[in-house]
Amino acid sequence: MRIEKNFELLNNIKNVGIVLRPASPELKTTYLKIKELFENEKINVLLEENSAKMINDNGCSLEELCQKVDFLVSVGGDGTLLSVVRKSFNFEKPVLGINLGTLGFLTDICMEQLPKFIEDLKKNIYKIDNRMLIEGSVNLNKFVAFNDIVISRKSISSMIKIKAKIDGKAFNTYYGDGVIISTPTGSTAYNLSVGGPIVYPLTKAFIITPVAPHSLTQRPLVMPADFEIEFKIIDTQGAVVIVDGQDIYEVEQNQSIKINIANKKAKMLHRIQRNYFEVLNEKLRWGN
Ligand SMILES: NC(=O)c1ccc[n+]([C@@H]2O[C@H](COP(=O)([O-])OP(=O)(O)OC[C@H]3O[C@@H](n4cnc5c(N)ncnc54)[C@H](O)[C@@H]3O)[C@@H](O)[C@H]2O)c1
Ligand SMILES: Nc1ncnc2c1ncn2[C@@H]1O[C@H](COP(=O)(O)OP(=O)(O)OP(=O)(O)O)[C@@H](O)[C@H]1O
Repeated sequence: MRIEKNFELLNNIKNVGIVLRPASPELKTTYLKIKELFENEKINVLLEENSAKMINDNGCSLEELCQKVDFLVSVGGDGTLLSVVRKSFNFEKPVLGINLGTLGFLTDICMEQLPKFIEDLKKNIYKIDNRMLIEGSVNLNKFVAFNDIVISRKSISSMIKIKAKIDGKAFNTYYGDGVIISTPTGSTAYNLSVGGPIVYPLTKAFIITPVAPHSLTQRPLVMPADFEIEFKIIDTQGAVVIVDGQDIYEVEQNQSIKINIANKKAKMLHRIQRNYFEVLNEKLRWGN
């Protein structure tokens, strides 16, 4: 039997940082409940400044939060968790997702499970996953993605042509709506919707999946993550690059997007019982 390596533990947890889904002032009651549950266990709670403003409370910047806390808690759905990971990965603080979103595929627990989670946390019963991140650059812009980097046509009325190289060698020309370069974590997001493979989140690989290719031969590709991949826009209209569905960059004709594995990892804090295939089954009806 394969035993998942999980020897990473947080020492003497004293402070936790909370980030709430934006534009959701109704989360105030939930926040106060979370605060009470942690404080009952002598864990101090700090709130991120935008979340604090939203519910008329006191907060500190996410950077300050990351410096002071032992781990972060994202309260919302996948979008909120993606945003928290993307802003905090440099500090290597684990992130726990409490689901108050619609799908919450990346989140780990719901509010009802929080008391038991905290009880287990105090007994060192939890696990921390180190998930790969990808970094990309276009012109002077550098960005990091937890889910995916999507290179997409600018106008819905025309297709886009993109030449791809792996470690400096040409390997494909994509002609269609665009290309998704996904992490294993992102394999269940946009990549899944366009027929890409599901890749176990602790795998180190890129998934390169064409979006609506006008070809009978274009297929999703899984590549070891130590390659550097490069995409050059052939189209006169240029393209857009979308990072985790949250940041967008314009790319002109003949410009390139370079992508490689990031040095840092995203640390995800999970219940010890969390099983990826159960999540797939529960949230995406895998196997039904
Ligand atoms: N047609 C599509 O499926 C499509 C189109 C654009 C973007 N997206 C995805 O949306 C992501 C951003 O998510 P969001 O929640 O901020 O935007 P969003 O609110 O538009 O959500 C897209 C959906 O994808 C789910 N999702 C996000 N990441 C996931 C993951 N790793 N595994 C399984 N499901 C996941 C979300 O819960 C939501 O249901 C992007 O990274 C991209 O992958 C999907
Ligand atoms: N910090 C943020 N900055 C900008 N947009 C954000 C941020 N956090 C969340 N969003 C966006 O707000 C929207 C709703 O947030 P979220 O995804 O957390 O909830 P949801 O859509 O109900 O849940 P799910 O994505 O799990 O279905 C999403 O489109 C997400 O991308």
